[in-house]
Amino acid sequence: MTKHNVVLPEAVAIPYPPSRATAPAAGGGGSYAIPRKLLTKLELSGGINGWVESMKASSPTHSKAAAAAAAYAAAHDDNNNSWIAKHPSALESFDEITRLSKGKRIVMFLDYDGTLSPIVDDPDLAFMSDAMRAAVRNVARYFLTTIVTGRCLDKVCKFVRLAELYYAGSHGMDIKGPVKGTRHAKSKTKALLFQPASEFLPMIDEVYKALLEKTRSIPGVKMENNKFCASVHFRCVDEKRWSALAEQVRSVLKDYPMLRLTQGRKVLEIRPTIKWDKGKALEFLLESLGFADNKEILPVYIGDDRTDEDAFKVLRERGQGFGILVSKYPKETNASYSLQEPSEVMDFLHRLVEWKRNSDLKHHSRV
Ligand SMILES: O=P(O)(O)OC[C@H]1O[C@H](O[C@H]2O[C@H](CO)[C@@H](O)[C@H](O)[C@H]2O)[C@H](O)[C@@H](O)[C@@H]1O
Repeated sequence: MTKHNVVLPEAVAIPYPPSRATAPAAGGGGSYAIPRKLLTKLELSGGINGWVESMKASSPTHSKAAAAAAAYAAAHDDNNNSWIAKHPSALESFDEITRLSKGKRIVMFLDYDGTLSPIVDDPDLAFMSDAMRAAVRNVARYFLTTIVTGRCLDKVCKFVRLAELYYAGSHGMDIKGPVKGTRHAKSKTKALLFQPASEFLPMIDEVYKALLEKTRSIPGVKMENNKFCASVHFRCVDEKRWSALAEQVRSVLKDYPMLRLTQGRKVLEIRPTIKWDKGKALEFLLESLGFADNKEILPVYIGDDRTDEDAFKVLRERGQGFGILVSKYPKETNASYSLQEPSEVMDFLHRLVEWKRNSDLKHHSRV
């Protein structure tokens, strides 16, 4: 078994202090009940310093992160019961996984960045390899498959280029089903489309433009408009300027109490305060597909980031299916299994298809 190095998780949530009290009109589409309760409003301790500490702590190469990771390892890794024993490799545990799947229908959920494509400096160049695309296409032939991502739908669809999949973009706030005429597309019922934060669209657009303007002077900053979420990338910003960046972001956000700030892998993400995340999107999809109370379904979610933890947690709490964390390093997670990097994800998808083909063949030869 591979020995994992230890660093702190790259993504942590940053609470944002609100300053305005008006809520936009409740909205959203579809018949699904939208949780409208606002998230707990917490003060960010330490002001800008707190933000910067958090940005540092989420960077694996940073000494702060290394120290925190060492402390995490000391607290959680007691030799006999190490992290890898608690979250074993999904490849090495493949037989156990197929045993769990016996008599059940697997439903796949796949994150994009860091799971299907490697992390790169420029978010616009995070392409998926043709080999990975073929692996996902094959998986989708046997199992209903959804891509769940922080990216906006347009962008992720351009990267993935598989019309037969379900997609949940903008951290699950923009959901759509397969294109008509493709496998899994529902011919008789209405196409699946769901946007629980649609009323926030003008606000996110406004904030995106304001942030673009404010952060222009900081070299290396990359802004990304993810439709229901604005992302401020600082992967290529000199650490000396992180504090200036945090200050600029905060100066814009102080006027938007209905938006909250979270942090992903070297990215600050501004999104609506509605209680909606990748976990809610997963539940919504299971319900929309008619699987809500179906114990014969085995949802499998593969992801690498803090935002994927919401989905891992939902599966753990439902006691149905399981999460697979993509990480080279131990980190606190609700996932049951682990894979180290996208190439291992691809191997896992291949094995799943091979196993399904063989078991279908065996079944047909018996009939
Ligand atoms: O939910 P995901 O599919 O994992 O998307 C999360 C964010 O991923 C992207 O940013 C991350 O990947 C970039 C490309 O490798 C990298 O440059 C960046 O530092 C990472 O944070 C994407 O650009 C964001 O919009 C997504 O929210």
